[in-house]
Amino acid sequence: MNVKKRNIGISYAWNGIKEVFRSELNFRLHIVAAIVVICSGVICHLTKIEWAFILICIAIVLITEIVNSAIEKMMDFLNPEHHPSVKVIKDIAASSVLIAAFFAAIIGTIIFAPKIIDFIQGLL
Ligand SMILES: Nc1ncnc2c1ncn2[C@@H]1O[C@H](COP(=O)(O)OP(=O)(O)OP(=O)(O)O)[C@@H](O)[C@H]1O
Repeated sequence: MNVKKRNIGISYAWNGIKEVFRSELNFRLHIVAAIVVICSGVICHLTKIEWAFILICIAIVLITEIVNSAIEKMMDFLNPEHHPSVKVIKDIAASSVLIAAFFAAIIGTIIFAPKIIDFIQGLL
C-alpha cells in the first residue's frame, strides 16, 4: 500500500471517530471516563502491567461502542421503520458494550481499590 492510500485510509477512520463522537452521547461519556481513569492512573503510579490492562479495557469499551453505533446506523439506514428483528439486532449490539463496560469496571476496581484503600489508611 502506498503512503497516499494509507493516509486516505487513516483520514476516513478519523472521520468515523469524529462522527461517532459528534452523534453518540455514550461514546463521549466513555471518552470522559477514559480520561478520568488515565489521570487516576498517573496519580496512582500504575505499574506497566496495570497500564496494559487499563488501556486494553479502554480500547475494548471504545471499540464496542463504535461497532454498536455502526450497527445502529446501518439498521436505521436499512430499515428506518420499527421492526422486532431490528430491535433484536440493536439489543445484541448494545449488549457487547455492556459486557465490555462490566468487565472494565471489575478490572478497574481490582487495580484501583487497593490503592484507594492504602491512600485512605495512610490518612488515618
Ligand atoms: N427500528 C427499530 N425497531 C425496533 N426497535 C428499535 C428500533 N430502533 C431502536 N429500537 C430499540 O431502541 C433501542 C435503542 O436504539 P437506538 O438506535 O435509539 O440507540 P441509542 O438510543 O443510540 O442507544 P445506545 O445507548 O445503544 O447507543 C434498541 O436497542 C432497540 O431495543
